[in-house]
Amino acid sequence: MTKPVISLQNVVVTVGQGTQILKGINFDISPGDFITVLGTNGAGKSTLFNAIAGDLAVSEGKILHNDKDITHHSAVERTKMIGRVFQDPKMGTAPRMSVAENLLLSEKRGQRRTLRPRGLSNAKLAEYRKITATMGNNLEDRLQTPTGSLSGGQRQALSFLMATRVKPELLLLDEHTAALDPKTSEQLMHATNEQVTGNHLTALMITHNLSDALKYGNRLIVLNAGEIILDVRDEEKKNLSEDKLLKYFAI
Ligand SMILES: Nc1ncnc2c1ncn2[C@@H]1O[C@H](COP(=O)(O)OP(=O)(O)OP(=O)(O)O)[C@@H](O)[C@H]1O
Repeated sequence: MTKPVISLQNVVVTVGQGTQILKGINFDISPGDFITVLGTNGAGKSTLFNAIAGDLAVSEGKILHNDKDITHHSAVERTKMIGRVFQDPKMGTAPRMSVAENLLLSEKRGQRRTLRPRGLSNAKLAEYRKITATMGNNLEDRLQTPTGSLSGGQRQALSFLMATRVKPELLLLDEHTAALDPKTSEQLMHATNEQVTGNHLTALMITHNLSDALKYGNRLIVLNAGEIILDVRDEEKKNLSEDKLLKYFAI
């Protein structure tokens, strides 16, 4: 069996007066896994991402990265290996900087971020035109536009490109299409799938869209009240249906 990229061993996250919001999670993420993450509101999905990313301290258990214990590594240390896209289009990009400047900045993930405008050579701009064109929403025509004046869909597409510009060892997609209209959401989902599968990325994607959760990825998990209550992959995942999945929401 391939070694996991990330391994959660009995991970407990406690808040306030001892309320457990993750209750002893055991979860191995294998290289190349594209895992869709489902669960009711408050089930602990974002908390799981926060624990992996180091944004929330783990009260019990361990998190290993390639067998190395990173439980107490800071979020900043973990940015070297983790790319993350949030639901809010405003979260991932610097609004006053242009699309091209944001992309240039994203190439320095995990390093000190100083931006030299000279870094934006014609060759770089041509490269950015090419990669933005893969998102299918005319982002390639807005390279010099301040990010703050892009549409939500263009801004999310840019956040996605920034999170994957330096290949992350783990990509965390936290409902990254949820704030978009149905057509734009579908377009970004399609582009996401192309990039994740085409570049063999290892990714976790939180979604409330059952159809997307079934359609995309090789593995699916359901969280309920801080526990993983379903974890299926490959054939078993293909045999699931929305009806079967809904039963896990009635628990
Ligand atoms: N820092 C915190 N302090 C206190 N409670 C928290 C904290 N973070 C999360 N919680 C609580 O933990 C529970 C799980 O929250 P979480 O955001 O992980 O759920 P979720 O599954 O992502 O939900 P949603 O689908 O609504 O985004 C919720 O009851 C939430 O209020």
